[in-house]
Order: sequence, then C-alpha cells, then structure tokens
Amino acid sequence: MNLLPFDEQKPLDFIAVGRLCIDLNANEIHRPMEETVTFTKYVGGSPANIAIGMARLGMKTGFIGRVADDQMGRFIVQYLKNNGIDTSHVITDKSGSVTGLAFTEIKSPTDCSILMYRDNVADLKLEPNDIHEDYIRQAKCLLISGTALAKSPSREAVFLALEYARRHGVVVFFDLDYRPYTWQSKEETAIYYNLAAEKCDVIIGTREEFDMMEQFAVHQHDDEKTAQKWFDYHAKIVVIKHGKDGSIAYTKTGETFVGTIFPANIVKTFGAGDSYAAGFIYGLMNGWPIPKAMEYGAAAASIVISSHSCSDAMPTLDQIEQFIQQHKSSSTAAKS
Ligand SMILES: Nc1ncnc2c1ncn2[C@@H]1O[C@H](COP(=O)(O)OP(=O)(O)OP(=O)(O)O)[C@@H](O)[C@H]1O
Ligand SMILES: O=C(O)C[C@@H](O)[C@H](O)C(=O)CO
Repeated sequence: MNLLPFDEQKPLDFIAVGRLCIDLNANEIHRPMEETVTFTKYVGGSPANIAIGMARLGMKTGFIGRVADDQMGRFIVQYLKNNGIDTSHVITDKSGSVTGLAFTEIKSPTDCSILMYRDNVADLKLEPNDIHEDYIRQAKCLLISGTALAKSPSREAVFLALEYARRHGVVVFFDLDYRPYTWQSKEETAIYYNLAAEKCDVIIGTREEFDMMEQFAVHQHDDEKTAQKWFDYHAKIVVIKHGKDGSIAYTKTGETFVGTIFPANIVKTFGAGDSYAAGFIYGLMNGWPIPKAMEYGAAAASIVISSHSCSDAMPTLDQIEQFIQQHKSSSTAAKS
C-alpha cells in the first residue's frame, strides 16, 4: 500500500518553506563560547539544511522564504544556487530586517548549545503574498518547519502553503523544529503546532517536541498515543526521534519500525535532526520500505554530527552508501 501518493508527474521533487539563516560555528571547540574567538560561517536554518540535504541527494529542490537585504542574504541565496536549489521564490526583504544568526557552542562532543540572535529576522517576514499556488502545485512534497509558525505574517504564509499543498495533492512533511526563543509561550506554540499538524501527512519530531505539542492532550509522553492522535487527522507516518537511542516510525496502517543509529565520531550533536530528515524523506520519495529510509536518515545524521558544519556536511547518496557499507564491513570484521 502506497502510504504517500507522491505524484511523479510533478516537475519539482521538494519545496521547503521557512528559515534561511547563518550558522556561526565555534572554531575553538571544547570550551565555552566566552572563550571562543573565531567562528566559521555556514548557511543554516533547519528547513534550509534539509533542503540542502535533499539537493545533495539529487532531488529537484526549491525554497520559499525571505532573506535580509544584506551580505548575509546574498551569501545564502548564492549558496542555494550553487547547490542547485531553485531560489525563484526566495525574496529579499526590504524592511530593514536582518539575518538570523545561530552561534554554536561546542563544549564537548555531547555538550553543545546554540545562541540564537533572531530579533527582526527576515525569515519571519514571509507573507501570504509570497506563497504562490502554481509553485507549490508543481512539487511532489512540501516541508514546513515549526519555527516559521512563531510569528505573523510567516505563520499565515505557512497555513496558506498548507492549503495549496492539500488542494493539489502535495505530500506535506512537518518537521517540528521547536526553538523556544522564537516563541512567546509554550501554550502559543502548542496551539499553532497542533493546527498545522492536523494538515500534514508526515510529522517528524523529538519526544520533547511532541510533549510540548501535547501539553493540552489527555496523554503525555506516549509514542504510540502520539502517533494515533495524528492518524486521527491527516497523518500517514509519525516519526519520533530519540537522539542516540535512535528513532521510531509509526504508520497509519498499524506498523511500527524502530530505527537504530550508526556510531559517529561526534564533533557536535546538532544537525542530526535535519540530516536525518533529508535521508528519511529521500528514502520515502524513492518508495523504499520505511526501515531503509530510516537507515539512510540515521547514516546521514551520523555523517553530519561527525562534521563541523550542518549544511556543508549534508551528504550525497554515494557518501551515505559508502558510510553504511563501511559500517557493515566493520561490524562483520569485528564479529569474525
Ligand atoms: N549521538 C548520536 N549518535 C548517532 N546517531 C545519532 C546521535 N544523535 C542523534 N542521532 C541520529 O539522528 C537522529 C535525530 O537526532 P535527534 O533525535 O537528536 O533529533 P534532533 O533533536 O532534531 O536533532 P538536532 O540536534 O539536529 O536538533 C536520531 O534519531 C539518530 O538516528
Ligand atoms: O535551525 C536553526 O536556526 C539552527 C540551525 O541552523 C543549526 O544548524 C541547527 O541547529 C541544526 O539543527
């Protein structure tokens, strides 16, 4: 049974809507940011990372968003173009907005944090008029990212994109991407996340993100009940990510798949979710069984957390397959 009816006649594979930002990753690692002197600049923003990941995997990818009218905005657009991503619907915001900055602190491979500068950011200036029905209609799938729901008019733009996607048989992925500093309150977040999730086909989030969404629900902290809640709406697949403990995917048809991880030489933990999403969505779009899609997501995640960047490190299909093969060979050798 084809859970996700991707329309192979559509010319675009994947469109992401939302945040285009800059990551400034500490170069002096294993120390607090107070002691960091230099940073490396990368394109960032969760939906941007996922779109870059999809393009690296060979998918025809587009983006809907706003960038600041400055050097950072131009850097982002050029980077997307260099990676073969269609930027015809990336708008330069002229309101004096700025580019969101994510300063990353890498105290240890497992103790990382992100300091976000997001006042007056261009990405949340996205407007409903920036959302074009004819563009979304051309895509096999659309990715929305939770942070784009944090403020108007971006919030309304996302709901319009969802309306167009539903109208034209575009499969919708919702990456929860909860970033508390962008919201007024958890209650506000839960309300808007629930309203969006009701319209989505695949919902991907961590246990903590689903708990935030379900703060008004009768159940708490229960993966199966979380999945069933969304199957009662539009969802076909719900994926709950559990960090180094892997992931669990539930389907509306009653199947459950437990995803394992690949060992990683961890440089930093963040970026795992975005790379996992790219590998997983790629697998689903190719009609693979869910376990294989989860495997490619997990491999992509291990590759990215073993790297200094997120976007730059998003792997190609060959890199993922070589990584998986190397792991399998090492496992076989270790057993013999
Ligand atoms: N320490 C790890 N070692 C190997 N794989 C990992 C590790 N942490 C995460 N992963 C892989 O990445 C997937 C997503 O990671 P996680 O659950 O941390 O999502 P996330 O919180 O959205 O990630 P991010 O830190 O990018 O926001 C996991 O399901 C797992 O497959
Ligand atoms: O999503 C953000 O704004 C931060 C990202 O750019 C950063 O790469 C990250 O946290 C990835 O999960």
